Amino acid sequence: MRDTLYANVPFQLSEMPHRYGPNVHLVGNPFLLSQLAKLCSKGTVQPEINRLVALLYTDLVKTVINAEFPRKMVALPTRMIDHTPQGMYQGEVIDPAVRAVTVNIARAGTLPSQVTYDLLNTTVDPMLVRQDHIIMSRMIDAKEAVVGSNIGGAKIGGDIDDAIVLFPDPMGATGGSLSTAVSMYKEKVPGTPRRILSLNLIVTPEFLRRISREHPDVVVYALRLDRGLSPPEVFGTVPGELWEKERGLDDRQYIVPGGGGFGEIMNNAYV
Ligand SMILES: O=c1cc[nH]c(=O)[nH]1
Repeated sequence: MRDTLYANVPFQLSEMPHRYGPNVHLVGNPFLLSQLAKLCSKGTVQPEINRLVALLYTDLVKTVINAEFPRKMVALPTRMIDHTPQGMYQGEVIDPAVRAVTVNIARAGTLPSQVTYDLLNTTVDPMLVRQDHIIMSRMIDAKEAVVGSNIGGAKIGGDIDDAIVLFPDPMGATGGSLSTAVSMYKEKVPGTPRRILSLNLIVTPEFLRRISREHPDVVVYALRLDRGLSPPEVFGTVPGELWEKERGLDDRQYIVPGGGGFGEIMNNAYV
C-alpha cells in the first residue's frame, strides 16, 4: 500500500505583497535580509563580501528551484530495503531531467552564476546543466549617468530549447543589462526556453518597470526592493501602488539605499 503523503508537496513562497504583477516575487526572508544588510554595510570587506554573496545566492537558488522546477514521483529503496519491502521512499523529488542554463553577466554576476551552476549540478542531471558567459558593461555619459548596456563578448554554449534559463545578477538597477542579455538570447540563441528567471539580491522599481515592459515573460525573484529616493508619499505604501513615483536610482544609476557597486566591491577593482 502506497502512502501518498509526499505525492504533491506544497511549497509556499514567503513573499512581500506588491503591485508589480504576477511575474515579480519579492522574497520575504528575515534571515536573508539580515545577511544582505551586512553585505551592503560600509564596513564589510573581502573575504566577507564574497562569502555573503555565495550564502545569499545558495539560498535564493534553492528557493527558486522549489518554486519553479518541475518534480516527478519516484519510488526509491532506502537502506532498509534489505530488511523490509516497505523500505521505499515514494514521493516527489525535483525532476533531474530538466535542462537549465545559468548566464554569468560579468562582472557582478560571475560568482552568483557559479554558485547557481554548482547547485544546479547537485540537483538535476549535470549533463543537462550549462553555464554561459556574457561580458557586459554600462555605457556612461560625461556626467557618469548610464545611457545603455554594451555586450563586449559572449560564450554561449548551445541552444536554450526547453531550458530554464537563469540570470543571477545581484543588482537589478536600470534593467538595461538584463534586458539586453535577454534580447540577445531571444534573437540569437536557437530554441524556446521553458522559463526565463532573473535572480537578484536587490531590485529597483525602475528595473521592474523596464523588465515588465520589455520582457513581460521574465520572472523576477529578488530578496529586496529598494526605493529610497522616492517622494515621502511613497513610503508606507504597498510597493507598486505608486509605481510611477517610486524611485530607487540616483543620478549615476546607483541603487539607494543599495550597497554600492557590486562589480567593483566583489573584484576590488574600481573601474
Ligand atoms: O547600485 C548599483 C547599481 C548597479 N550595480 C551595482 O552593483 N550597484
